[in-house]
Amino acid sequence: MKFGIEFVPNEPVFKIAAYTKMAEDRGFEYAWITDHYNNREVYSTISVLALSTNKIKLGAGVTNPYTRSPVVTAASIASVNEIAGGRAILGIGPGDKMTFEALGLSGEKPLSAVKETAEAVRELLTGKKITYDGNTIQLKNAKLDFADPKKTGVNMNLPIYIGAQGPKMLEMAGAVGDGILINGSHPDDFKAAAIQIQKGAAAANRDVKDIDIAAYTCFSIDADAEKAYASAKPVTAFIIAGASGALLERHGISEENKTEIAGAISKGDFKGLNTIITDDMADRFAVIGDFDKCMKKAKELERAGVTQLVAGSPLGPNKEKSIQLIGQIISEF
Ligand SMILES: C[C@H](OP(=O)(O)OC[C@@H](O)[C@@H](O)[C@@H](O)Cn1c2nc(=O)[nH]c(=O)c-2cc2ccc(O)cc21)C(=O)N[C@@H](CCC(=O)N[C@@H](CCC(=O)O)C(=O)O)C(=O)O
Repeated sequence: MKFGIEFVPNEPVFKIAAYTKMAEDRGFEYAWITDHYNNREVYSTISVLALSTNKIKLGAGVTNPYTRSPVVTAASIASVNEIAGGRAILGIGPGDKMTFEALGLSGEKPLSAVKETAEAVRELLTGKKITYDGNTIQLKNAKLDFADPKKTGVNMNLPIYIGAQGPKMLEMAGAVGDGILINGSHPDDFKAAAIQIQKGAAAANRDVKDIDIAAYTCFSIDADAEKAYASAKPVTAFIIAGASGALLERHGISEENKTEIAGAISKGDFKGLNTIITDDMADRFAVIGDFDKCMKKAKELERAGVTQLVAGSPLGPNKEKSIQLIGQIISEF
């Protein structure tokens, strides 16, 4: 199993670059930068990371089909890929519906929009003139002049990963994605996802073994397990509050639990959340604990079919210490 790490660009980019270099030096193979309109811009951030590292792969994790046109997305990831010497990856998902309201975006037809953007970008990255006539995208003789590998010497046929959680999105991802970034931290989530992914891959005549199944986890590690739980629980609260009924049912969390947690969030009662959310609840939506506990969970996820574990926010009470501890897990995995 490979290891990745997620950074939210809500901190100065040079700080994220230092963390990413630390992660590269400790054996992480992927760094994923989230894309929300209210944080620093994802491609600018990845460009700086590209200049500060040598081998770690750098992904938009994940952008969406609504805040940029597919041609701008293709030009952005291709530009970053040239700077990174061919280490860029495009991750694309339907986007966070909550944030779209502020932008007056409807986020409609998410399945079609994500699938068509992935297909159109893949064609644009050939550097050829392309026409694409889809449900949500129309392009006519569009061409990325610089994407021709003969001009840049960089292979622009970069991997495209799909950020997915819902059953139809997972099925589509199985048909279209080189990898799938699944917001989940429990083996049961990946056993359920595998059924949808397999369905989509089979329909597209693909072998699931060729798809990188990435667990995009809420991760919190510290030598003091209690501190790790305290750091993770507020993040798991947001996950539970936004989770679908089917997901909560799979993890034995009632609608009452969800309402109580959402209530505590809206009151800003993060102290109360520490008791409302039990350790077992948190374990359902995050990889949490000391070295041994996190190593054990990582092995369980690998057995459930995960091929890349992405350590996501908060990483733990102290980011640098967490990167070192996960680096130890990587070296002993
Ligand atoms: C749209 C939604 O898909 P989903 O996979 O559950 O999306 C939830 C999240 O994955 C989505 O919000 C992501 O963008 C969240 N996300 C991020 N979102 C961000 O905005 N920024 C990020 O940086 C980010 C990172 C990220 C990393 C991993 C990951 O897994 C998700 C991440 C959904 O409801 N899907 C359903 C229904 C799909 C649907 O609407 N179908 C309609 C429409 C059909 C059509 O599209 O034409 C129909 O069938 O009629 C399903 O998959 O079954």
